[in-house]
Amino acid sequence: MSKTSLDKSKIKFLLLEGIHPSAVDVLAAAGYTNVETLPAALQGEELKARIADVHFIGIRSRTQLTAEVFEAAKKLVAVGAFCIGTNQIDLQAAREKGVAVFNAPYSNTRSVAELVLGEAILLLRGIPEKNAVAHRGGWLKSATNSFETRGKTLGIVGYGSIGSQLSVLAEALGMHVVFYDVVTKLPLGNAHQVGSLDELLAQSDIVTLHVPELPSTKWMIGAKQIAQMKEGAILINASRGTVVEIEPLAEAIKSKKLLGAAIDVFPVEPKSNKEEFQSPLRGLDNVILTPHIGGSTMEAQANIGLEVAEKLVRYSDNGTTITSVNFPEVALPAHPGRDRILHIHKNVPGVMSAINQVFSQAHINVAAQFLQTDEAVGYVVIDTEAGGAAKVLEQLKAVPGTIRTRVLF
Ligand SMILES: NC(=O)C1=CN([C@@H]2O[C@H](COP(=O)(O)OP(=O)(O)OC[C@H]3O[C@@H](n4cnc5c(N)ncnc54)[C@H](O)[C@@H]3O)[C@@H](O)[C@H]2O)C=CC1
Ligand SMILES: O=C(O)C(=O)COP(=O)(O)O
Repeated sequence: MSKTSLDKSKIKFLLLEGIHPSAVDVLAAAGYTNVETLPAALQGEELKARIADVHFIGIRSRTQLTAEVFEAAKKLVAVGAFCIGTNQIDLQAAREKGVAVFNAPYSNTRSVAELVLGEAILLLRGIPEKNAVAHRGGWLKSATNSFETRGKTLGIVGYGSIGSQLSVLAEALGMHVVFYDVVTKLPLGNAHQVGSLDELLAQSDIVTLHVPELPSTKWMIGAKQIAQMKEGAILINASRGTVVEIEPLAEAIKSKKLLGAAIDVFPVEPKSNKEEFQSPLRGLDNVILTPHIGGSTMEAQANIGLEVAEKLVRYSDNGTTITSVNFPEVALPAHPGRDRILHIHKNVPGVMSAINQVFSQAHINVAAQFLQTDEAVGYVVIDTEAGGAAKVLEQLKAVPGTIRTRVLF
């Protein structure tokens, strides 16, 4: 187990939103035992108060880490997003504060793809409606509007990790797959990339959305796009709640323009399981409503816990930022018997020369140095002769442009 200059028992972790215990196990195995876990998200003043004295915070999709929250997070070193999406985090504000953010870009991909495929099968058969009617004592034995998936066209918007995995699964059922993406993507199997969203909407029996929350995806599907879909088509959204306008969707279901929908994410989602879920889609029998559980399987959550906790441990133990979503990526191999200093600074001319001057004037040998920059921030890991780091820490803090610096070990 590696050592850090700050006693590991003093390094505080706060894990919110019921993050899987596998994360706590990874942290404990690495010597980090000061870990508090909470089952729900925090918000507002409570979040600001709780984040003020933690070094690492773990969240999922519900906790909003805004610039204001980062302002309050005086000791924060890194954020672990124990999920795929990072739209709930102001990544730029984090970077400017010297806070690295890590996520789990693949661990729940399969869970989402399976859910969507299952929903497509059920909706094509009108099962949600038949099930709801039976629960009320009715009996809807009929083949009307009931279809096989075989031969139907699945339109995937966003052919990334989830979209492309879904494509393979859907083809195994004999579906035709078309997809639309802003980037030209290598199609898997016999899938075919179309040139515009309009083209996809016009061809697809089922449209499913797998784009991130971005300005370009906001309200991507509204009344106009729904009107372009085939009569009796199906819409599935397990991406983000801001991608689909709910009112026109509800209208389209009521008018039978669309035969069904499955919606997992909403413009406004309850903050906890205790809050009431409100939506114009409630009460529409052939709409599957799920509480943002696309990635919520035991397998995915356990894997996410391991993956993100390991990234936090690597950053805390040796400064590695590989796979960070907002930070220059640096990994320097361990140098036994050396000190290690991390220096995060504004990416402006003169900082590195000032840092190196500090070492040369103090007659301290630099054993290794790894710098990476992006347009705003530079991150350098420096190994020095044993005992050297502590001697220059205050001078390094005074280098103009410094965001934060610390002796790791
Ligand atoms: N419901 C749930 O529980 C979950 C939801 N998600 C959501 O699903 C999203 C997608 O996940 P991944 O497939 O892993 O992401 P990804 O980043 O691998 O793929 C996203 C794809 O969308 C494309 N794209 C971006 N903007 C676009 C636009 N305007 N039009 C068309 N295509 C566009 C990208 O080029 C990329 O190919 C995540 O960002 C997250 O918000 C992810 C996991 C679980
Ligand atoms: O991975 C994602 O982006 C998700 O939307 C899943 O979010 P969750 O961890 O279930 O709150």
